[in-house]
Amino acid sequence: MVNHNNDINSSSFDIGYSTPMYLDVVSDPDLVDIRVALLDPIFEPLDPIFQSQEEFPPPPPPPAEISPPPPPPTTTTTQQEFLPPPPSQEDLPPEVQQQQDELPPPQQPQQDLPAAEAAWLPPGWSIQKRTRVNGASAGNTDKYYLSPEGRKFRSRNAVEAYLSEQDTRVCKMLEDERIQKEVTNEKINDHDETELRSLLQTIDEMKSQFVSSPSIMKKRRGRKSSLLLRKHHMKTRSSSVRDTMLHQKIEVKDKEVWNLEDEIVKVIERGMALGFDFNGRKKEISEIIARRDRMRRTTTGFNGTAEEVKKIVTMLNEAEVPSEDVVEVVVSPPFVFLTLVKNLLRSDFHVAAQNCWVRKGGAFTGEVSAEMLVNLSIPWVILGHSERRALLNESNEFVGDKVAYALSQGLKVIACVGETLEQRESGSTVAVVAAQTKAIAEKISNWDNVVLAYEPVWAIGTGKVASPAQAQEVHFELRKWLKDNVGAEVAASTRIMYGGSVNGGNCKELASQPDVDGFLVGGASLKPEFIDIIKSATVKKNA
Ligand SMILES: O=C(CO)COP(=O)(O)O
Repeated sequence: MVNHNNDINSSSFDIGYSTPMYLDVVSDPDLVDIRVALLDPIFEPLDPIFQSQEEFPPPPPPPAEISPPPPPPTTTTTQQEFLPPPPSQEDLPPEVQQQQDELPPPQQPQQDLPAAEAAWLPPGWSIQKRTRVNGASAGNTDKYYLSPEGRKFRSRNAVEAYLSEQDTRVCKMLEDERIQKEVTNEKINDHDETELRSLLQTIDEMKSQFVSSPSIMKKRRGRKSSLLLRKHHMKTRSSSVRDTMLHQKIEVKDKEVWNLEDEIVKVIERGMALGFDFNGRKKEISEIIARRDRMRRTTTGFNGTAEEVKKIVTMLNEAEVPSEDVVEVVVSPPFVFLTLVKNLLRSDFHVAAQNCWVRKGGAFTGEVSAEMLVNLSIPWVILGHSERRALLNESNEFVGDKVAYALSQGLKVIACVGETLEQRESGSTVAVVAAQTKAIAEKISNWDNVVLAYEPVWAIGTGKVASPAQAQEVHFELRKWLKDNVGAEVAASTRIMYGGSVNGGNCKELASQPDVDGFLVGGASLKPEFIDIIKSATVKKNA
């Protein structure tokens, strides 16, 4: 194990990334659209079968009578979305009713009843008929029901069973007992338990609001409402949920609707943390949530109040943490709160800006130069955060220039690197972080005042933390890269922090990894568990 400026860990928190401030966003009508744009896709991939019927063309009139079978050999597909609304059982001829209840065996010749056959299927499903061309049963027609995801079913009973399974899946997300059980099994710590309690309460409220989804539909001016369709779907298919839902009647006001969506996302996030599979679409959903989260973070900075900031600083000031020779704590609020935090914060903690301009200050309206930070005695700056790289198109070279200029002005730099999920999955993690580090290394000659922060983009704000082994592997590779390309001494002395869903529960194991020298903490830095994270710096010291 290398000795790198040893025993000093560096932690920081970004006040802008706060849960309390996030709740503020909910009450800010100007920001509602942003969240909606990001939230909508979450529901669609989850349940492709719940597509809005309102989007489909108006249905043609129902056929007056049963039509003859199509001439063989052919394959016909009947798209449910172009069919008339479901006729009631009483409206159908007896043969059709019988057919809906019990499908004939495949060998039996079959009549083509597009409307009646498909009417009971949810939107997006289709019926495919294949007429046999060979063998003793040539001329017979087989019927298949195709789900929107391409799954094939031979009978209505099989389709019904599948749909009811889907309903159950949706309901499970709302089942507090299940979440409670899962969490208890995980032997959660105190903080999680408090969080859980409030989550359970939220879910209860959510369940009642769910019932009022038809009114949500109207208020959304033509936008699709998956909630409504879920309810619609449950109404026709899932008896237990339907019964629970239908017995509740609660008025939902506009604002609560947005809260409701937020709460559902929270449940999804929680579910992810607990290992729910979400019908095999976990990855897809976590990407959507991460995207939404990044957006949320950029907006939350505008919503924090001085009061909230003061509360966090008070929490930090009162905390009993290891001394500065064990852990170095750096607090990084948005620019507007920098002086406030600096003035209120205990003297053994330091402050960092979340960004600064790439070179000498001048006519760059809205930017804050390194010189200004130095003038205000702000010692640290975070540069190259993935949100800035992704949302503001900061290239590796631009970040390298920023790091060089900030250092030249006497600032200490926390330089962030990290790969996206796609990059990880394509096996290019090390190449990506090496290129990001190289762009910095090319611009600087002295690493004394640089701390690297490895923040895998897929782990930031998603609740999906890199495993200790994953973090260690990349930290090791980064250190090796420094050794091979900059020098053994720099590799040994440069601290490499990990960032991405660090919390009170996972910090100790992460901190015990040989090449993890500290944390860059977002969400958890605003909660009391941040103190536990700071304390985890002693893990290596005591080992
Ligand atoms: O981006 C981060 C800190 O800058 C990490 O955020 P989280 O700890 O909320 O994942």
